[in-house]
Amino acid sequence: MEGIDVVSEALADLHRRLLALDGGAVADYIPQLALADPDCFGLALVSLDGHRYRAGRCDEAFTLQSVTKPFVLALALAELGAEEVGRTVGAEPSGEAFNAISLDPVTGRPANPMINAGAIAVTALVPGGDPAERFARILDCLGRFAGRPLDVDEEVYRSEAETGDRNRALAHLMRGTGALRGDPAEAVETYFRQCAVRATVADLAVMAATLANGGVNPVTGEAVVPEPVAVAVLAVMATCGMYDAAGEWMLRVGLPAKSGVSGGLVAVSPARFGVAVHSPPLDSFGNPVRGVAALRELSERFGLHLMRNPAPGAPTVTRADTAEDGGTALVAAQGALDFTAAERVLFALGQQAPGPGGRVLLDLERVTAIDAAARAMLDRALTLLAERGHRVTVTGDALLRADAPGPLGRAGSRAGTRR
Ligand SMILES: NC(=O)CC[C@H](N)C(=O)O
Repeated sequence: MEGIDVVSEALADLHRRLLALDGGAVADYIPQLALADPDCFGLALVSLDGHRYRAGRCDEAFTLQSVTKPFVLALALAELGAEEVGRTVGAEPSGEAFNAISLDPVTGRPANPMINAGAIAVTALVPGGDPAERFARILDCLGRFAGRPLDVDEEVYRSEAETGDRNRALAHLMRGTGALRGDPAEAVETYFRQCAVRATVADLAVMAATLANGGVNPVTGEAVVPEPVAVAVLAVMATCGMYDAAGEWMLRVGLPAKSGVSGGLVAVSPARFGVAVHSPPLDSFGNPVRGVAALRELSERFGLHLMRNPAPGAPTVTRADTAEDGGTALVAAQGALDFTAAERVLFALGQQAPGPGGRVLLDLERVTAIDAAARAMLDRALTLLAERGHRVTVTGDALLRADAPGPLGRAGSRAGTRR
């Protein structure tokens, strides 16, 4: 049925109105970027089901620049772990511009991986026998986030390589403080190539959606990075992604995001979708004017701020009672169990009063998913009940059994009884 796509309609409306927005300036410190069309403007959104929505110019490739930073951070975290990466770069908003010399006076580490200094250090961490191999890894990883192979805009790369003295200086400084491994010149060349990787707004929305989806690309189904890595990257984006405008951004938009000097912007609504905008004119912080305006409106219109309460789901506990003779307590639950839902189930169980040695029936037939926290909580409660002499029966725990070591995870009949 056509004509009911209100998401695309909202994007089209934003596109139409914000195209008229002037202000900002196209970056020209990398000469090749100055050639960008200031009126090029596209918006795309990809849901965790892989549904795609778009408005404006979404198929024109542009160089991702700093928008690559969170994705290369993800690669480094996946390859080396948080501790190793944390020895090289901090996770504090610098409150300074993207190209600032933000090195900790004591440790010599750059403030965070979203500013140039931190990103150069992270790029240098990516394993590889030589620069070509290291870059091939980066390009491959960016392509897996996008769901298709990406390439490099050689002209933009050369243009930055010819003029990138400030970044070279940063790399040498970091070599001096010990934050940068290996050859500074090589680190910066790899970083310039990374910045010159090109993709479309449509690609970028898939990349953002992959972070929203715990590291699994919702279009290709590939697990690009482990879930804890995606969570860590989003946390760094939330605090540092918009440079010295990060606080205002969190206040007004409330989503993890990353901008770049070519006018790209990604924002992530965790567990919901990824969104990308491209529009070259930048504000004084180096963030794209139309992209910032679009995300402010989208966040407000669709209620996306991270700090908002989520919409209440269906009730978790569908039945809770104790038989009249006091012999058996029954609690039935439904839906996906996380901490909140498990707390409801356990609270309901706690309200029941089966006599000493009485039976406890926990009906999970209609539970659709359970996360590690909820599983551990239920396991612990069931162990305590068994220790107190109750006969506990869990039904519908097949889903829970898969990889769970505790009582809920015990192999056996579908209804496991324990005393
Ligand atoms: N903010 C950015 O996008 C900066 C990236 C750019 N390649 C630079 O290092 O200057």
